[in-house]
Amino acid sequence: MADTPVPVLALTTGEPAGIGPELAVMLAAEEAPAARLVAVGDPGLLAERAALIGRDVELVECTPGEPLPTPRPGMLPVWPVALRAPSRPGELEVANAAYVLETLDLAVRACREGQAAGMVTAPLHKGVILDAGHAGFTGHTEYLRDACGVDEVVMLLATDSALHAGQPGWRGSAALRVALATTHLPLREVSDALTGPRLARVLRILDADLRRWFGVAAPRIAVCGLNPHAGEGGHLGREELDVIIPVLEALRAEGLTLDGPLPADTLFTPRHLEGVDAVLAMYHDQGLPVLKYAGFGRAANITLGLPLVRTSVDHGTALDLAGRGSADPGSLRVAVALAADMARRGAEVAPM
Ligand SMILES: NC(=O)c1ccc[n+]([C@@H]2O[C@H](COP(=O)([O-])OP(=O)(O)OC[C@H]3O[C@@H](n4cnc5c(N)ncnc54)[C@H](O)[C@@H]3O)[C@@H](O)[C@H]2O)c1
Ligand SMILES: N[C@H](C(=O)O)[C@H](O)COP(=O)(O)O
Repeated sequence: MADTPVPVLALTTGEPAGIGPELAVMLAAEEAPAARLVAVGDPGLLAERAALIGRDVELVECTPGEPLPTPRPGMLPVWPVALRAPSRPGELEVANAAYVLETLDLAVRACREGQAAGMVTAPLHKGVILDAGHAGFTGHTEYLRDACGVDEVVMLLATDSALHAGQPGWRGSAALRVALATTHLPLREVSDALTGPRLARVLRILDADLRRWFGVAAPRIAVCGLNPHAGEGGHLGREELDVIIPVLEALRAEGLTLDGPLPADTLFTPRHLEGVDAVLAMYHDQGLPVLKYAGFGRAANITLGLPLVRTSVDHGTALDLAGRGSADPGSLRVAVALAADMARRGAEVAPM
């Protein structure tokens, strides 16, 4: 991957009342040899937040499709999108939901038209987008699925592999990777959403994209059960017997390497993670608390199954911290590095 050019990444700056704009400004001040970032957002907002947190940044407005300025420290090119209403840190404004979605649309277009090699998203606020009338909005993941016209995507969170390097007792693969079979839905709907066809699609995407984007030659995936103790032989729930086990058997026959279903409480222990390339959790709060406990601020969120590279932070809008300059940009750094890596790898293995 050494000779491939430094990829251009579109960085959507997220909910304007949150920490996204200031995190973008913080990254602009750093050396970023892995990627050339172009912020997507309102230049006035970025300038205001930079001043508020006392950071010097030179914002250069550009047009997608036109050459970017020569990189220099402290300079951040911006593909401008106009706020719909003034934004104050920590105060959500329903009118700006359309602004947030427009930044995503612009970044998707830039990726699809080859002006960016991938997109990195700062956090948006799902509630305010729903309040603005975008019924059914559940997050970037599904929005990007629909924008790209694919049927299924998979949310994967991964810790920065360097995090575990010096950790005694760590025996997992280089990074902890946790994918979700279901994402943002009420807990009472999880069981119904866990159908055999869905689980099979998710596992096929996870297997294929571990190979494609992460260079894992023969992925080994550990699959959680849904119920305590993976159902205790049917005494504590039947989803393992009726849905998960038949899907795993069918996919093993296709050549996938799958462990499980395993009790989720002990699956995330060093012995069980040894040699595992990714864990598939059945629902959001089965997998993500473990991942975030292991590496909050040192992990990123990746959407698998898209025809483009998309990574994101492992945290939300943190309205309580917005405008203070105290938010940790660590996860955004990991998300950028990972997107750059994926873009390089993708450019090598298959033109998008
Ligand atoms: N990638 C995304 O777009 C994304 C990811 C997660 C949550 N969200 C959304 O964000 C909104 C708020 O969610 P939440 O309150 O559950 O989670 P949150 O991550 O915004 O906040 C949880 C806690 O973590 C802290 N925190 C978050 N990011 C931090 C950072 N970079 N540095 C230091 N501390 C940080 C916050 O101050 C807060 O105490 C919701 O609408 C949620 O859906 C978006
Ligand atoms: N479930 C993610 C997390 O907890 O970090 C998050 O809400 C992001 O979702 P999208 O990438 O779909 O916005």
